Amino acid sequence: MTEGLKVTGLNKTYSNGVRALDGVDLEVRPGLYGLLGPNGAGKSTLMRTLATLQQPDSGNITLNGIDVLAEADQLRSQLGYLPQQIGAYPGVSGRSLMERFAWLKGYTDRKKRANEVACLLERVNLSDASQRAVAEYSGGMLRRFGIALALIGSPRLLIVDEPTAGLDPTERNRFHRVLADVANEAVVLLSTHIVEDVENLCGRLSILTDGQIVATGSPEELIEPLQGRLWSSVIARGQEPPGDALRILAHPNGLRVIMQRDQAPQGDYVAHQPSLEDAYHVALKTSGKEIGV
Ligand SMILES: Nc1ncnc2c1ncn2[C@@H]1O[C@H](COP(=O)(O)OP(=O)(O)OP(=O)(O)O)[C@@H](O)[C@H]1O
Repeated sequence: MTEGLKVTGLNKTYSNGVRALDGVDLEVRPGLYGLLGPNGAGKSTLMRTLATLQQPDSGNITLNGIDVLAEADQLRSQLGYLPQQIGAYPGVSGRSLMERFAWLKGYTDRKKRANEVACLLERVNLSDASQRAVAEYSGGMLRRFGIALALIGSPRLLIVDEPTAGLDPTERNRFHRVLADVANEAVVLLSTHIVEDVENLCGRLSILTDGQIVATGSPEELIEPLQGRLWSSVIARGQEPPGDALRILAHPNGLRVIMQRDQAPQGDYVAHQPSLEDAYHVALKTSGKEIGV
C-alpha cells in the first residue's frame, strides 16, 4: 500500500467546454504539499474533486491505498476540507457549532464529543473565544475555526483551498503554524496563488496552469536550475521594458525588469538571486501558458 495521496490522469471538462483538469498526476506524501497556480488554473476543481464534492470525467485517486472515487464514503471519514469561504450562523457560538459538526462526524457520545471539541479549539488557540458567536469572529479567527472544524476526527488528508487571503501577517503566521502542526500527522494539500506561503511552508509543490501540472519538486529543486541565470535592472519611467522579460515589477524609480539569460544581458543588469516566485514564472513561461508578465 502506498502511503499518501496518489492522483493519476485526472481529467475534467465542464459543460461549457472549459478543460479544468487535463491529465493531472500528483503524488503527495504526509507533510505539507503546495499547489500553486494562477487564477483559473484548475486548483479548486482539483481540490473539490479530491474532497469528493465533484466527479472527474476520468482518472484515479487513492489515499493510503483507498480508491477515493469508488469508495467515497471511506475517504470522507478520513478527510478534512477547508474551503475558500466558510459560512457562519448568526448567534451560534464556536463551541456549539463545533459540537454539531462533531456529532455529524459520528461523535455521538457526549463526553467524547466535548473532549474532541475542547482539544481542537485549544489547538487553534480559540478556547477563550469558544462561547462567542462565530459570526463575530475576525477573518483570522474564522480561518482557524475552519481548520478546527476540518480536523474533527483526525483526518488523514486535509485539503486547504486558498486560506490566507485577507489575513494580516500575524494571523497568517498563526494560521501557518497550525497547518505545519497538522502536517506532522496528515497529508496536507495547500492550494494557493501566494507563492511566499508555499515557499515558507511546503517541502514539495506542484505548479498547475490551464489544468496541467507544469512543474513539481521542492522549492530548492525548482530554484536551483535558475542559479546564475537571472539578471535584474531598473529602467526609468517611460522606458519600454524588453519584450522577453521574465518579470516586470513596479519600482519607485520606474520598473524593475528580471531577465532569464545564460549571460548578463547588455546594459545595466546585475545578478539576481532566484526565488520560488521566479521559478513559478519560469515554469508558466516554459509551459507556454503564461498570459503576461
Ligand atoms: N462549475 C463550473 N462550470 C464551468 N466552468 C467552471 C466551473 N468551475 C470552474 N470553471 C472554470 O474552470 C477553470 C478552472 O477553475 P478553478 O476554479 O478550478 O480554478 P482556480 O485555479 O481555483 O482559480 P482561482 O485561483 O481563481 O480560484 C476556470 O476557467 C473556471 O472558469
